[in-house]
Amino acid sequence: METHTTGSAAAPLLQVDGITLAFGGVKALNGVGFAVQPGSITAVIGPNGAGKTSLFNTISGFYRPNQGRILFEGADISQVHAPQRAKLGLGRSFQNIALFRGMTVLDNIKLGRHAHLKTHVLDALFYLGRARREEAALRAEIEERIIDFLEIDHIRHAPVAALPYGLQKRVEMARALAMQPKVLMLDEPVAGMNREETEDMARFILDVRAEWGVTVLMVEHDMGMVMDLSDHVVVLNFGQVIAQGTPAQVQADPEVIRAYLGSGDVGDLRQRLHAGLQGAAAEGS
Ligand SMILES: Nc1ncnc2c1ncn2[C@@H]1O[C@H](COP(=O)(O)OP(=O)(O)OP(=O)(O)O)[C@@H](O)[C@H]1O
Repeated sequence: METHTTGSAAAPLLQVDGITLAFGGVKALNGVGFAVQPGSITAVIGPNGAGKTSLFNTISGFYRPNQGRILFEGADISQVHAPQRAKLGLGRSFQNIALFRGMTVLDNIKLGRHAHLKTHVLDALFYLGRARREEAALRAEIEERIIDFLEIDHIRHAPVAALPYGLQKRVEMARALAMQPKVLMLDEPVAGMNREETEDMARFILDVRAEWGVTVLMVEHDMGMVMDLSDHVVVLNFGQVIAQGTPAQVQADPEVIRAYLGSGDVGDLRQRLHAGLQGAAAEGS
């Protein structure tokens, strides 16, 4: 798969700056910092319990950090609530699929748009007639583009609960895209998928960036996919960034190898890591 490089001179679209998050005495995140460049695919990896989900929840605004800031398009959004962050352009999927299982695929996608609906009373009063029809038409057009793009036309009227897991994950991505995010945050997009489903999802992630110009930030355990797709990889262990850089840089980093495989001879560990990074992730957890 082709790797896309981004200019290092561009201002970051998203910046995580010195984030510390504690649950009681446990520091889930400890001084975490990294930047997401516009147009990049950035992956956060790390053994189980490293802090990846806590980090995603902090960026989305579900958790308030004890220290540090989140900057989006240069503005400090640390005090902005989760729904407003979604409106600003931080769209996300969840590790455990968070769809309305009894509803159809299309209805789930339509709900993704609710972050953009006008809910203020005054807005609603003036939000009549032509403007309303135009927005409804525009929304329908976007939904159709997403359905077409993710190849889910044939299941648009199917209840989500009736779909195989891989397709449910695709519907979740569709719903996140319906929010027209600038950064699409994917929490373990290929977890539980078979090889074919994983390859499909990898292709969609690349196409989302290429065709929709969406920046991608993902948490993922599948190392093969992370290394194939990502421009920038951030490695967490025990709540701290232990390495970051290109896939080649982090794969060669002794700290990363130790985090995944435990202590031992780095040369030997590196060989094992290259032989089966994905198995190593499970082993290291
Ligand atoms: N709500 C919570 N309350 C208390 N401790 C928590 C909470 N959420 C996470 N933790 C702790 O914070 C640390 C980081 O957990 P987190 O779920 O962020 O890791 P992770 O890298 O996402 O793990 P996994 O790969 O298993 O999803 C762990 O020690 C975990 O036990």
